[in-house]
Amino acid sequence: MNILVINAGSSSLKYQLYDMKDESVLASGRVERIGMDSSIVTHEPEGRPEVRIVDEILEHTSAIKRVLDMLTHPEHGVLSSVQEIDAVGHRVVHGGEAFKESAVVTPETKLEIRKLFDLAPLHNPAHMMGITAVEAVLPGVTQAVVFDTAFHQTMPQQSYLYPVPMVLYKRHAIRRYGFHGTSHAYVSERAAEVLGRPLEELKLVSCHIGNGASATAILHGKSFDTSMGMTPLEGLMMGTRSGDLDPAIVPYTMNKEDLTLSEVNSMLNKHSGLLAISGLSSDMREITEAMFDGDKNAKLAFEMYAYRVKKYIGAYAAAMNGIDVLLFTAGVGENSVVLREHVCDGLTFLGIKLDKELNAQRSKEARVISTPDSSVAVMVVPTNEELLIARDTFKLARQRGAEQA
Ligand SMILES: Nc1ncnc2c1ncn2[C@@H]1O[C@H](COP(=O)(O)OP(=O)(O)O)[C@@H](O)[C@H]1O
Ligand SMILES: CC(=O)OP(=O)(O)O
Ligand SMILES: [Mg+2]
Repeated sequence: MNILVINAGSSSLKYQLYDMKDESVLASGRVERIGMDSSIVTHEPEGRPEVRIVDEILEHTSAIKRVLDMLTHPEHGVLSSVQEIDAVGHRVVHGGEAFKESAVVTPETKLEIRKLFDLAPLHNPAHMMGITAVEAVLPGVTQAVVFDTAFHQTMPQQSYLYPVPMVLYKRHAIRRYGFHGTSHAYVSERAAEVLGRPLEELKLVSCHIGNGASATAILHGKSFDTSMGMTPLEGLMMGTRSGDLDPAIVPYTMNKEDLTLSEVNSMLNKHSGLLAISGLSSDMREITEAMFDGDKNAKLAFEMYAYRVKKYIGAYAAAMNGIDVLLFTAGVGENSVVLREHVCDGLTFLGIKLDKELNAQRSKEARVISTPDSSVAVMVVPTNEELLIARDTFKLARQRGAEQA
């Protein structure tokens, strides 16, 4: 069975095509700058050179059409026809309380995802565009949705409730949901595998640090607490998102700067974080380069970012009465040697001792980067949200096939 996995963002769409016989990737790629003057399609058929095309792609349906053209292209393709795609799996960031696990796309599923647009404004509308684009281009194909929030549905009430009037939870489901769950689930399982220890016996702190960033306390294999909240804005400092701040800043700023609700929302989601403090970029690579070139604001942005990760590690170690494994994953977590060094510096009181040489080694494999006498295993575990999405989609498509047979 061939499964196409799609992670649709507002201006980009990433894809991976899996052959579930052996979970091999047949092709992967991305369409970037959708709706802008020159969109870029990058397509990589496994084992063959990458193909890059610059073209005008105005919306998601055209982007999906482009992906299917690439997958069936006489020269760069890996399929002889789109009929060979058996099911499509989508990443959906917000599943609210409606979705505790992955689901097949139906009119009801779509309605629920739509209801959550306000709660994940950078993500859910884009995912829905991906789903409807696939419906238009591959009518009748089984589609599944895999939610970032699902893994965190095990959190106890003390973790997920906010200390505000209960009526807000009852009426509007205002609570912590948490995100990047597919990633936190994947990397915690991989870490236990690599360590050769049962996940159920471990206390892990997983730091998914990419464009969005979140830390999760994983106790006995289940999410116990996580830094993102009702929306993906809370918690760690991010590329363009503020993370934690005093909620009083919101009405105060609206008043002083004469901002509307949507303006203050946009300020916190799109114009804060690394970008705001550095005044330079939301991209950690550029921040790090500028810092090494002596840029003071970039240095401050970097230090604030690392410091906030460190604080969450301490908080979650306290929450679980200990920590056995500290995990780094996603774009920054997997690649930034200097960020990991900064975060781990000064955590010896928790038993965290980083091996600087192991930390500096470049590898795509899950690995331990702490010293042999560190009581906490510090690890880098490359995430693979797409593989988990493919597995869930495969399971749901098979169930659906069996029901229809
Ligand atoms: N070598 C590196 N050093 C520092 N940061 C890096 C490196 N490689 C990638 N990144 C950062 O990773 C972030 C993107 O992470 P990623 O997990 O790919 O994000 P997303 O999936 O949310 O788009 C960017 O800030 C990018 O600068
Ligand atoms: C939930 C979230 O922040 O996702 P991303 O890191 O892909 O922006
Ligand atoms: Mg991501």
